[in-house]
This record gives sequence, structure tokens and C-alpha cells, in this order.
Amino acid sequence: MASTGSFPTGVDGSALLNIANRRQHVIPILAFRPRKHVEVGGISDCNSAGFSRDLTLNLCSRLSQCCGRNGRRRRWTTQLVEATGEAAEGGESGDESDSLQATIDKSMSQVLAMQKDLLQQISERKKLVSSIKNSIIDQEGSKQRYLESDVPISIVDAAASKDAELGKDLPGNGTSFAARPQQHLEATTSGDVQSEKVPSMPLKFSMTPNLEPSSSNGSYNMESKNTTEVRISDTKTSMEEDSNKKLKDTTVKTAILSDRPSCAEDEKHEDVKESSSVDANAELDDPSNEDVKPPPLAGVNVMNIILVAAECAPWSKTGGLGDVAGALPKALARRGHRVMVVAPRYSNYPEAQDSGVRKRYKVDGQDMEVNYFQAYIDGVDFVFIDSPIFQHIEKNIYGGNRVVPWYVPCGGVCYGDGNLVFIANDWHTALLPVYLKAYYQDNGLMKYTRSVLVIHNIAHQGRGPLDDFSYVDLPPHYLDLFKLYDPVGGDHFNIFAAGLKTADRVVTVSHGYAWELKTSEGGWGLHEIINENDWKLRGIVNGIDTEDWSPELDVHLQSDGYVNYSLDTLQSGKPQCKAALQKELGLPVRADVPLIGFIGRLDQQKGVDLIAEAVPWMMGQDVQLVMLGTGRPDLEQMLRQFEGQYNDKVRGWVGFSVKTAHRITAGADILLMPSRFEPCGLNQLYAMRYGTIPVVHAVGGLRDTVQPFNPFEESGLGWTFARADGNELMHALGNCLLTYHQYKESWEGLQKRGMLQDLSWDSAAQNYEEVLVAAKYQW
Ligand SMILES: Nc1ncnc2c1ncn2[C@@H]1O[C@H](COP(=O)(O)OP(=O)(O)O[C@H]2O[C@H](CO)[C@@H](O)[C@H](O)[C@H]2O)[C@@H](O)[C@H]1O
Repeated sequence: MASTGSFPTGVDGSALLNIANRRQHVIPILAFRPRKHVEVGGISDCNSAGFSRDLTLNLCSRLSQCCGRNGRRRRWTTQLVEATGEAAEGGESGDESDSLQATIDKSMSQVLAMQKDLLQQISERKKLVSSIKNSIIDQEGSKQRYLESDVPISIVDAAASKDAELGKDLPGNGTSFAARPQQHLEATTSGDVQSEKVPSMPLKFSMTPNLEPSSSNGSYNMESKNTTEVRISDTKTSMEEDSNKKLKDTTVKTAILSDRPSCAEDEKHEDVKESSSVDANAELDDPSNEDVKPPPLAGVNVMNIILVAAECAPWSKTGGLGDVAGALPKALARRGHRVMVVAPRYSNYPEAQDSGVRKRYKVDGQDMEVNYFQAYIDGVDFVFIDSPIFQHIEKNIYGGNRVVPWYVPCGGVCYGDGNLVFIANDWHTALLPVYLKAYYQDNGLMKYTRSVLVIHNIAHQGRGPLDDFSYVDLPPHYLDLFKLYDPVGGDHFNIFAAGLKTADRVVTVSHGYAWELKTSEGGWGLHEIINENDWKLRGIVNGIDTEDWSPELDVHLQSDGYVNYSLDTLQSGKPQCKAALQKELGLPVRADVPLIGFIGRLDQQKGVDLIAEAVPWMMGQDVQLVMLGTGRPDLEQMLRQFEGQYNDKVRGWVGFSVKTAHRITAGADILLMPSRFEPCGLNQLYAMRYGTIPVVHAVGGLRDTVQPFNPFEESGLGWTFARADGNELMHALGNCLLTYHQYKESWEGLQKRGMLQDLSWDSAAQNYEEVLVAAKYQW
């Protein structure tokens, strides 16, 4: 029933065709491992936190419409001041002065009258808000019943599809957030787009009534294509959530599809806001204005963002990608964006509730049931795809030989498609931009949806023989996107290549790495493609989750002798953590011995072999060395061997332990990161936040983030070395140890500078936002 034209068929044609027929409801995102295929799927309409016009913006808009006024008033006030000045210069006596005074008086009374008028309008507005609240309170019982009941809110329905269709032809109109009345959903669930009755999902919606000013009388309408009753109920949910989330949370709310002002209107509101200082003051002066929230930080750029990743901390994490997928979305939500994360459900996550949605897809010729779990945390909808194939592999996410469907039925409504950007991460989800194009945009669907592909590590590309093209089920002419010549393997199939070519924008995780990617050494065979697409590439240094990685709050430092500490308590807290670490690891508990840490994957990238080269020299020093890692068996064995050989000085912890990683970061004095390449690196950022001094190979993001110590100027954050070479590592570490032993003040300065940095995601999120906006307006 492909009403959108012909969709490609292929090996898994039935599954993909099925998806395609759902039009904008599902984006299949295929993620491959080498010779193992993971299909990552599109996107759910989930719920909760959308954004909407915020009250302040509405208010500004209203004021502007009532008087036309902010600009005009500003000019007028200026004239007034000029007139007063003239009066002062011209002397005080005579008719001229009297008439001037009369003009001033008249003007002032006009200003006061206007101000009064404005205050009255504000008060009307507040009355309206309070009446909404009352009606919400009245519905407390029924809402509670609703939340407790199984009353379904379908994720996918035909009405939604139609709404989305309506909205999607307006670029950037941002109107695709639909708060669909529950009754309406039930009535239309079995519409023409969705052939099957879609299982239901009791979802909490967070919505705000659209309080747009009516054009003439200054009152506010609850006008809607949907029913007012439902919207009020939805509003209540929003307010409940808002109050629960308090200040920490984002102010995002869902707007109503048909009501949300267009981008142009947004801009107008923003302009008004800028120029409405008088109005703003009037609001501030009014003590009962606490209901009025500030506008979202993203202002007119507020978007719907769906980030898709193969791992997402804290639920799944094998490395930095998990950290980024867990933290960046929250930072984007704090800016007012409506954000969803889609990741596999590798095990049972207590926070995530079963949505009740059951879908069946054909995977590699077999029927497979897929469920969806959902959690709404810190302003972000986390959607976990549950399939038997994902279960029990959390310790080996990237291993195995498999073909996995990763689809999410997408309502296509709450997240819409007119103001929607996907953020795909690494090659695992690099098929998203390709499918967005092939299945949707080539068929006139989701024309205004954009995709951004983030490169966390170009070394892994989803390579395979050309025959693998049959698995992705795309039209034959798409083969060229995937085909890459390799001097070693010849022509081969490369998923990252196709994603890079197709994505609207490409981000990588530091400026240094953005540069390195364009070199033949750093691009791992993709440098030419990256150079050709340089215009859409941008480096943005990762931030860190400053709650998770905070020495003051760290939950892993609250037992076993560890303590939380801050810059103020660094000199007592950190030594205590060091002693606790030494004790926990069975090392001599000594305050004066420098404790050197390493945390990371045991592979070629992380330069573990360089540490191995330096170990004999290190063991000649008075140091302790703690290494935590997992990866290549030979390197794991090496860790064990060092521990056995230098038992009074070395601990080699083979395994993946987040708690131990936190404790090493807190207890160590020095963190080694001799990575051969490092797109960004997070451990050095964590280390600096904990007053632990990094010694790093100056490459990629390490060079960007660790400015070398300059003893003459007492500046810098750590030690760097220029070449991935054991001797260079020893030289840098030697200088570091010298400073540790002999220049305590310099050491403390290094610690302090590191801890005082703003390493949060907030500024990085702002940079991402620029990229998303650039993608949105790109044609
Ligand atoms: N054995 C273990 N036990 C517990 N925790 C462990 C661990 N081994 C590693 N970790 C943790 O995993 C994360 C590793 O992140 P990195 O950014 O250093 O590297 P990774 O190469 O995985 O990420 C890639 O993506 C990220 C994100 O963009 C880039 O910063 C990076 O340069 C790029 O290679 C850190 O949170 C670290 O603490």
C-alpha cells in the first residue's frame, strides 16, 4: 500500500517496505558491525516534553500587538529625554519653557496610561492562567485515573499522519508538535496509514495551552482544532512535570501542532522581547509574576531533536559515545529543545517503562518482535528498543554476528518533521541519513527533516564486502554512496562513507580531530570524502556531565573511605580519596608517592603499548601505577603481568567498572593518556575536574583540551608530548613527577586551573545548536 511511490525491495524488502509504508512514522536506521548488521530504527513519537511558546514570549507578543509598541515607545521615550535636555539648556523661564513642560507632562501621562493598560493586560493574562490551573485542579481526579488506567495513547495514528502532513510542507515552521486529544487518537488509530491496530502506550504528555492573543480584544484564546478540554488536561500534565522538575529542568513544553507560531512569528516575538524593556520591567515589578518563565535559551532556534546511538550512559556504555549520548541531549533540552534519544535496550533498565507497543519486523528473513521502553528524564525522552537480539549483549555490544532491526514506530507528530533534526552517531547509525533520503525525501516525505552525523571515531567504519549492500535494501543507484576503494581491500562497502556523504552536516568531537580527519593518516581512508564535504564539517569539543563527574557530588566517593571534595577541600579530600584507593587496591597507603592512573580501552588507539614501554623506567621511580581497562586479550594479559611483576607498585584491573573509573579519577595524582589518536577524549576532562593532572599525547582533542604547563608563566593544565613514542612519554611524565615532588605551588596551580574550567556541555550544546540550525536552513 505504498501510497508514496515505489519503495525499494531487497533481501529484507518486506521489513523495509513495511517501514516505508508507514511514511514519516518510522525511519529505519541501519547500523552495521563488520559483517554483522544492526538495524537501527527510526523514531518514536513519545511524549512529554515538547516545547511551546513560553509565557513570556506570548506576553511580549501580546504587548506588541496591543500597542504596536515597543519600538515606537522606545523612540518616544528618547524624544522625551531630548526634549528635557533642551529645556534644561534653554533656561527655565518664559512661555517656551511652560509649553515644553506641558508637553512633557502630557507625554508622561500618556506613558503612564499605556503602562497602566499594559499592567491590566498582564493581569488579565494571569487571571486566564490561573483559571486554567483551577480547571486543572478540578480535573485532578480524572487525570489521576487517566495516568493509572490503561487508556491508550497510540504512538501512531492516521490522524497524526495527516497532521504531520499538514505541517511538514512548511520549512522550519516548527508546527509539527501535535497534542492529540486522547479521544481523537482512539477514534482514528486504525486509519489508513497504519494498517494494523497499533498497540497503545500510556504516555504522559507535557503540553502547554497555546495562549495566543486574539487580534482585537486583548483576550486569549484557547482556540484549537483539538478540544479545549483535552488541552487543559494536557496542560496540567505539563505543569505537574514542570513543578516536579523544578529549576533544574528544562522549560520545554509541547506546543499544539496547529497553533504553534511559525518561525517568523518566533522571530517577531524575539524582537519584541529585545525591545520591550519597559514591559519587562513592568512584569518584574509585579510580584505575582512568578508564573512567567523565561524564554528558552535557544530562543527562536528551538527544535525537535532525536539523537540515535548504539549506547547511552548510564544504561549502556562501552566508552565515550555512551557518555555523550547520555549527556548532550540533556544539555540540548536545557536550552529548550525537545529532545529524544533512541538506543537499544541491552538489559533491564529500572527507569524505563514498557510502552506496551509491540511491533513485528522481518529481520534477516525472520519475524522478530520489537518492544519499546521509555523514560523521561531531565527533559529528555529516552526510548529503548527492546529485541531479543539486544538482550544479554551489554558486555559485548559491538561483538557478535548479527542482523538486527532497530525500528521505532514514529508518530511523526509530536516530533513532527518540519522542525526536526536527527543526530546520528558514528557508523552504527550512519545509515540514518541515507534512509532519510532514500525512503523519505526521495519520495517527497520529510522534506524538511535534517540529519547530522557525529564522528566520534573514524577508525570504525562499518566496512564489508560489496555484497553487503544487499542487506541495506536500497535502490541500486545508492551503491555508489557506499562503494569505496581501499588500497588494501580494493572496492568495498563502507557505511560511514555513505552517511558522511548524505548527512546534511557533519560534526566531530574536537577541532584538532576535524583537522586530522582530512589527512590521509587521520581519515582512515575517508579523508577524501571528508575533504570534499569540508564545508559541512565542524569540530565541537565534547563537554562532560558535570553532575556525574563532580568530585563534590560523585556517588562513588561516598563510601569505603572516599569522600566528596571541592576546590576548597581539595587538599584534604583528594589525599583521603588517594588513601582509600590505595587501600582498596592493596597498595601501600602513602601520601607522598605519586599515584599514576590510566583508564581506557585496551587497544592500539589508547597507546597502552607506550605505557608498557615506559613501565620499566617508571618502576625505577617511586611511583604507583593503576591501570583500568578491557579490550585486546594480549593487552589485558599485559596488565595482569605488570601487576604480578611489580606487585608493590602496579595494579592492573582488567574489566569495565564505572565505579572504579570514578575512584581512580579522584584518587590518582596523574592521569596518563598516551593515545595514538584521540578524537576528543573524556578522561582527561574528568581528571582535570577532579584535580588530577593529565599527561597526554598532543593529538586530536587532547591537544585541544590540555594546554601544556608553562612553569615561567604558571599557566597550562598538564603535560603533553608531541609524538606517540615511549621516550616522549617518559620525558613528559618525568617533568610532571619533578613538579609533583619539588614545586608544590605549581602543582596546586595546575590543579586549581583544571578544576575551575567550565567543562560542562552547555557551551558545546550551543555550538551543536548552531549546526542544527545551519542544517535546518540548508537546501
Ligand atoms: N575499563 C573501563 N571501566 C570503566 N570505564 C571505562 C573503562 N574504559 C573506559 N571507560 C570510560 O569510557 C569512557 C571513554 O571515553 P573516551 O572519550 O576516553 O574514549 P572512547 O575512545 O571510548 O570514545 C570515543 O568517543 C568519545 C566521545 O566522543 C571521544 O571522546 C573519544 O575520543 C573517542 O575515541 C570514559 O568515560 C571512561 O571513563
